Amino acid sequence: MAGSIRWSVPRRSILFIVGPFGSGKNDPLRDAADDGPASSGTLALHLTCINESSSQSWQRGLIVEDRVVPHLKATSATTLDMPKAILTLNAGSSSIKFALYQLGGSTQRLLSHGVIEGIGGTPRFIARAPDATVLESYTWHRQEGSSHEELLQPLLAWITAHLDGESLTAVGHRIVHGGQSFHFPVYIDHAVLAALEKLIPLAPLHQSHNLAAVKAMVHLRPDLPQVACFDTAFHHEMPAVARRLPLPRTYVEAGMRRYGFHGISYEYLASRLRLLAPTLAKGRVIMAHLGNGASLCAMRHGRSVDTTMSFTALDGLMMGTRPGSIDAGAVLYLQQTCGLDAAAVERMLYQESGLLGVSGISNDMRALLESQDPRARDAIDLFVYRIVKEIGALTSVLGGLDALVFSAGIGEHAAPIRSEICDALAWLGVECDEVANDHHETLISTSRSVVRVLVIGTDEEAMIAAHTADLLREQSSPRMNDCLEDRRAS
Ligand SMILES: Nc1ncnc2c1ncn2[C@@H]1O[C@H](COP(=O)(O)OP(=O)(O)O)[C@@H](O)[C@H]1O
Ligand SMILES: CC(=O)OP(=O)(O)O
Ligand SMILES: [Mg+2]
Repeated sequence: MAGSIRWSVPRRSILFIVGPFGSGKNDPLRDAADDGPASSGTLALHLTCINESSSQSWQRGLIVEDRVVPHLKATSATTLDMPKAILTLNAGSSSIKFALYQLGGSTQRLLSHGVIEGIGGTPRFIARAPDATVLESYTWHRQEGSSHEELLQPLLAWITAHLDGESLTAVGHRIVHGGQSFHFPVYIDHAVLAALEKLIPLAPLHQSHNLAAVKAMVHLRPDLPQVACFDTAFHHEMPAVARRLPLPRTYVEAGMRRYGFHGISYEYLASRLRLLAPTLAKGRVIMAHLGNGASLCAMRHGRSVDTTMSFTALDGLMMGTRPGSIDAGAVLYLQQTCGLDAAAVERMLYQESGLLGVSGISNDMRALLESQDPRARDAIDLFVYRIVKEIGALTSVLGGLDALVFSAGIGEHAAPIRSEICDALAWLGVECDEVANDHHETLISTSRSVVRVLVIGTDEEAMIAAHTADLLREQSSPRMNDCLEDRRAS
């Protein structure tokens, strides 16, 4: 056999290796024994070399069995005591973020994290240690259209090779839309997957990719329980008036309501604020998750009382490629007068608007901040304006403001954007400490500021791992192969 071959045998399944005499059927077993013993998982195996015509190769099989089985039995015994690890996946349209955690008694310890970006173009893989040192990075050859499954396979191989004695025990996913039914993390089985697939039109930029990662993992590791954690869940208990859309009742009753997103991030930020400033955390707080997708969440006692995203992740703030709130009449005009069909409108609203559309340059705030092009300035001005306007609205909802928290890519790293937002909120008593802001300190407001302004790094992966671990501890996982078997049956 030439070149490098990656293969995996799903638990409780039988792999037949067939091929002519001398083709190397025994080599993988010898390799497993000599060079590449399993670094995780339980490998228990009964070797039977079936070859009726050649006693020579039968004997060769026995030799392999003699050598391999004792080795594997030793591995098998030790894996029972192996520490367990959880993989988290946050699969977006062009990237898959992952993190690996060791599961402790009541906590999780980060082992490594990273991202595959550029999916659909030239995918790049980077894995880092907890201190952000690069462990591995490589770029695939241009593979237009590489699927999540094709890219998850090498990711899984890397993870398996880098598990330091831990055995992978579950996968936790960020699922953007949980719809009306899912308010808590759940194990994913066939019924859950089918229900989540129905929500794809409500989050076309995210849901299908989230679920592609689930399906890829079902295929690659049907033995692993998979857990769905929902972006919408944190907002589930918003007051009814904040949830309602002013549409005819029949549509509202059919599930058309404001859901809100970035909830995994907000839940994490609320927990961090409770640790950093417990009294403030009970007060009137606006969290600003400013990433490629962007939203605000108004919180009281650490709970969501309103948020800028709505039925879909198109509402609210201007974003990297999405316009945020837009007159519904403009959408009708695009279709009825400009002649765009639904797919073209969807593409425009999800992928061609926002910072990218206004600037005509980029959806990356870094590029816009560096650019001298006046269109970049237009985009930044509008981005800031819409945030300030929505903060005003949510401050009214809260009846005042005690703290403003910046987070996500732009919120954590773009000091000039934070500064401009704070300046525009001077009427609320916000005063930014420019030095602290430039240094990205946690508290960036002056001691005179009526509103405390903080920068808190979000960590959706930590939240997903915590929920996955909680579920593993609280409920035994469903039969691992349910999802796959249901699919085969259907
Ligand atoms: N140093 C930086 N300065 C300004 N903006 C930054 C910086 N680093 C990241 N960003 C912005 O953060 C955005 C991505 O944020 P992120 O939270 O990672 O988004 P997502 O998770 O939605 O992909 C990028 O598009 C970029 O505009
Ligand atoms: C919901 C959403 O917009 O997510 P993201 O910021 O990851 O695009
Ligand atoms: Mg994000």
